[in-house]
Amino acid sequence: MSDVSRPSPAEARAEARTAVVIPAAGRGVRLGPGAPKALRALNGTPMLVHAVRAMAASRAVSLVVVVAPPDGAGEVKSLLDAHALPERTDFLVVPGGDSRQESVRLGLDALPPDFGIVLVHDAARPLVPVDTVDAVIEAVREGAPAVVPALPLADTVKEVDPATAPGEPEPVVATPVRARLRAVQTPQGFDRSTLIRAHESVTEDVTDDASMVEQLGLTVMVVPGHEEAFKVTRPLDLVLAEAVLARRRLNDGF
Ligand SMILES: Nc1ccn([C@@H]2O[C@H](COP(=O)(O)OP(=O)(O)OP(=O)(O)O)[C@@H](O)[C@H]2O)c(=O)n1
Ligand SMILES: C[C@](O)(CO)[C@H](O)COP(=O)(O)O
Repeated sequence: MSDVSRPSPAEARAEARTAVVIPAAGRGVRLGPGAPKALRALNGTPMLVHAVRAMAASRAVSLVVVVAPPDGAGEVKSLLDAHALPERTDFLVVPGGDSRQESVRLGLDALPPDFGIVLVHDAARPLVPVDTVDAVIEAVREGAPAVVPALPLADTVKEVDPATAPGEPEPVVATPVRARLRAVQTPQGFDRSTLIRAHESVTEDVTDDASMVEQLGLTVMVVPGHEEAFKVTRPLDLVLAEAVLARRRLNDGF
C-alpha cells in the first residue's frame, strides 16, 4: 500500500534545500605566477569572496561548501571570517584535491544529509549574477536532474587532428554547426543523488560535472547563461573582471 503522506520525488525536489560546492583548489597556472587563483584580488577583494557572495546572494542557498587548496583550508577559513557574508548562509571549508573533479567530490563528501539540490560553482567565475543562479535552481526544482547555464558562441569552432605534432600547423577535420553549440558556465545545478552517482561511476577526467551526468544516460538541460559569468582563466580576464566591477560600482552609485 502506498504512503499517501510521503511526497513524490517531484514534490520532494520542489521543497529541497540547496547547497553550493565551490571548487577553489586550483593553482591558476594559465593566469601566471602568484597566489592560488581563487585567492587573488579583484578590486581589492579575493576572487573567492566575490564567488561566495555571488552564491549567497540567492535566497534559495543556505549552505556554501568551499573546497580550498589542499594545504590552505585554514587560510581560506580566516579569509571568509574576515569578510562580510550574508548571515542566513552557513559556510564550510574543506581541503581539495589534485583535479577539479576530485575537489568537487571532496566537497560533496562534506555535505550534510538534508540538502536535495546541489550547485557546483567555479571560484574562477566570481561575477555570475544572482538571476543566473536562481534560474539554475528553479530548473532543478522543476525536475531536471542536471542544469547548466550556457551562451551561444561568438566564434566559429574547428575540430583539428589530435595527432598533430606540437608546434606544427593543425589540419582541420571538421567544423561543427555553430548554432547547435553552447559555451557552458557555472553554477551547474543537480539533483544531489544524481550528482553523487555520477561522481561514483565516472572515473576518467572530464571538464565539467554535467558531462558526468550525461554519461549516466540522463538529459542535462540548458538555461540562459550570462556574459558576466565568464571564467577568469588568463591575465586579460582579470582586466575584464575589474572593469565589470567598476561598472557595477558606477551603476550602484558608489
Ligand atoms: N585541483 C583543482 C583544480 C581546479 N579547481 C577549481 O576548479 C575551478 C575551475 O578550474 P580552472 O579555471 O581550470 O582553475 P585552475 O585549475 O586553477 O586553472 P589552471 O588550469 O590555469 O591551473 C577553479 O575554481 C579551480 O579553483 C579545484 O578546485 N581543484
Ligand atoms: C566547469 C567549466 O567552468 C564549464 O565551462 C569548465 O569546464 C572548467 O574548465 P577548467 O579547465 O577546469 O577551467
